[in-house]
Amino acid sequence: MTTELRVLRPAEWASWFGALELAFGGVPETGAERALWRDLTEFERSLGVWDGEECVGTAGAFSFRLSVPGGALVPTAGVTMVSVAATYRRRGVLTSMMRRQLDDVRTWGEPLAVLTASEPEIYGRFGYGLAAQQLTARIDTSRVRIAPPAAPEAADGSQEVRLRRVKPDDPAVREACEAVYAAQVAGRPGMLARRPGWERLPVLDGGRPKDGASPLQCVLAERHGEVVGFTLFRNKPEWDMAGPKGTIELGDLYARDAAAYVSLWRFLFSIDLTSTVLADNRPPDDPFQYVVSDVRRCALRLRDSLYLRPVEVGAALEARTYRAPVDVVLGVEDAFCPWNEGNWRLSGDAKGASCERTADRPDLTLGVRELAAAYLGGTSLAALARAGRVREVRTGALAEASTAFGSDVAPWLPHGF
Ligand SMILES: CC(=O)SCCNC(=O)CCNC(=O)[C@H](O)C(C)(C)COP(=O)(O)OP(=O)(O)OC[C@H]1O[C@@H](n2cnc3c(N)ncnc32)[C@H](O)[C@@H]1OP(=O)(O)O
Repeated sequence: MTTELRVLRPAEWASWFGALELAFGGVPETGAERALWRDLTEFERSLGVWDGEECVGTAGAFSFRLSVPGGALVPTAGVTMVSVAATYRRRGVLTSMMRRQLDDVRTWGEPLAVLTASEPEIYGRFGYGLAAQQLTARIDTSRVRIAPPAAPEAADGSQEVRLRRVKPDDPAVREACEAVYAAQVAGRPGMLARRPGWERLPVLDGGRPKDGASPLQCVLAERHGEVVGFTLFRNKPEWDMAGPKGTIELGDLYARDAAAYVSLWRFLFSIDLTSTVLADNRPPDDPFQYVVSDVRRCALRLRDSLYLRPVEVGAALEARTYRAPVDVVLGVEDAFCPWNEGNWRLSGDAKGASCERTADRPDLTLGVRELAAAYLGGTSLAALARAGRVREVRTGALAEASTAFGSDVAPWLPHGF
């Protein structure tokens, strides 16, 4: 096979993106979607594999900043648009792109890479571990009520929240919604600080058929004229012999405080002629679970979401803080990025951390995938040890590290990329 792997040139984008669409089944994106993805493509960070004129492999790496425990926003490669032509599969094209990409990410000085996987089995071999899950819910709103024990108060003591329907793509609305989103980022590991342009993603309509659902609708929660929350959703009307049974398909819902948050959920539950709220990507610890009258009829389910890879173990572990004081030597195995292999002394607490190479014996040994899984606090090292994936060498080290790596707020990635 005579193929060439090279950095994407702007003139090649249409063939490159076309190859990606074909690898994902051949349904072309709409014009608006294509335009957005072209605008967002970072050419110098994208790779193509070419056989003559034919593009047979694609991979990109957005320059994100990822929120980690403690609130730091860490430069992170957002691995995306990975594909190999169906006629070139299982010949190592993906492996060659992952090799080049991780070497590049290291050169760019970004300690982390993240992705969402079309299939969970693909990326473990390259050192990616499951770092965050997403909660899905199908809520029977004909039976379930929002029933907070008491009306929550806002920080200023007032309770009044006014809901206002607005046009989702109005620039002033987008700006206000982005500000609400941005205020959440540091407080939840796994969220991405969006670069300019990404605010178009949640409202991208694209002209694609909605399977009977309405165009995107937006409702703001305001207090004293200030936007304190918003929701984006579609309404899919449906009727049968018994009457109306429409579905609210929830896109986004963010709020700055509990009063606004509860008001928005209450609104979604109360829309006439609907009896279901469908939410396919909520944080695993989304508080709506704690204000519903019947959690069983919410049909909650977890699924894999964000995969993470520590590209530079030392820098990655220093970038976050730790819930409790920790001083352990981690023996890290990393066959794909051997510069991470070896023993690292991690000393840290809630204020900060240092992580340096050491000649000391390890207290815990683990693969880089396990470190990845624990990194954002979404998977406990103790649970991984019970699965045989982390080994304790010094008694007590596992409990110490497992407590320290935990996060009070579940990591969550709000949207794909
Ligand atoms: C972040 C994202 O963009 S996720 C999107 C990923 N892309 C897709 O799913 C689009 C459709 N699929 C494809 O384009 C391709 O099948 C890819 C990209 C998943 C794999 O590309 P290939 O060039 O065939 O992979 P490559 O030959 O390098 O395989 C490397 C190893 O991964 C394994 N592998 C590759 N794809 C898969 C898969 N889908 N499931 C399980 N194992 C896989 C191979 O068997 C091989 O294993 P080995 O090292 O034990 O021999």
